[in-house]
Amino acid sequence: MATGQVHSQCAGYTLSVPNVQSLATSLDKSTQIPERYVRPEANVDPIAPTNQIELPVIDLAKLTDPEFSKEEAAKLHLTCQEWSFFQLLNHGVPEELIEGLKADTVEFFNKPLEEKMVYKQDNDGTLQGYGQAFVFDEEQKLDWSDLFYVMTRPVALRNMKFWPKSPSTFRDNIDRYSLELTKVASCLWHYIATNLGVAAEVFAQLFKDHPQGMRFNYYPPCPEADKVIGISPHSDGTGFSILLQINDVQGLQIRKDGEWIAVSASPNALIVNMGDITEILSNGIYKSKEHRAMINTQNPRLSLVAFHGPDDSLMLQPLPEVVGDGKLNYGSMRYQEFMKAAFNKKLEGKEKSILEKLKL
Ligand SMILES: O=C(O)CCC(=O)C(=O)O
Ligand SMILES: [Fe+2]
Repeated sequence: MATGQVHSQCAGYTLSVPNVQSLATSLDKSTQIPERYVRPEANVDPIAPTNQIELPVIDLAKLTDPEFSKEEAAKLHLTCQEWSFFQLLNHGVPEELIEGLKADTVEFFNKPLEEKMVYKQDNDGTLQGYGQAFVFDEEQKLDWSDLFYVMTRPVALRNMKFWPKSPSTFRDNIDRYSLELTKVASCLWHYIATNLGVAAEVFAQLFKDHPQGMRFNYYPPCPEADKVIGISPHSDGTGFSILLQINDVQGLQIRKDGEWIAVSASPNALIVNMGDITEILSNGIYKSKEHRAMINTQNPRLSLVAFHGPDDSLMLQPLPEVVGDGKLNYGSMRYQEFMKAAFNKKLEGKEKSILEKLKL
């Protein structure tokens, strides 16, 4: 299923379920975890040591340096084709800002439950606030995580009632980070467009105003970590997503050539992954890879994912410049409809993801 909604109109509703951080705290080593969190598939394919890898590196400073740009852009193209995930180094986001945001995020999740619940999701259809995502029916298996989601751009769409007042620097750091990521995103779109043989202005126009939402994920440790899943397998319904590992505990896995691989990145790297929208626009040259987050027995893991999407009104379809005289691999659909369908998938009991359905 696709996640990663960035716009107010892409309604998604979720049933309220227990807070996982509190649940984890209440468990001791001898108590069994509730049945709804037990996922038989979690440990079907244990990750072999050979399937633990450091993600390929793209260096943004090289990408923008005339001396190295061509070579690094070629590497970006190959990495997007083969991996769809990479770690971005020398991204230009100030270290002091990243450290501040990390500290604020940890402090926020460490607050007592009542304080976090001031910002709880209120099912206004935007999925903003503190809670758990994408629970559509009482039988559904649950992820071992809590989240906090806010829309950050365009600025006019922010709903400040969901923005925590404490820690005192949190709002400002989210705002600054949001702006910094628009610079990173503009730069990446430029090279992605060029690599696909599309004028940079086309992508700049598709992603203008940088619709952006931020999802803070909190994965508590679990005494039976091999029975639970932090975030179920999904692809992101975005142009691309930019992930920051808040506390350097690894847990991200991606499915490559049918096999799950545990991936890691260096501490202040940004992990970028291509989303469903880029897969469609690129006519499948860049795939939106399935990924999931796993849990360990010892440490909480925290991550922050910034979803970068297009405007709601965009008609999603492969770009003519990419398709040329070749075969069209995807049908067309308005982005807003695409996201609605992605969110309603479980409700309607559809088997295939909406991205699969669009494939011709
Ligand atoms: O926390 C992670 O490593 C993955 C999070 C993710 O995939 C998401 O929030 O869409
Ligand atoms: Fe994701």
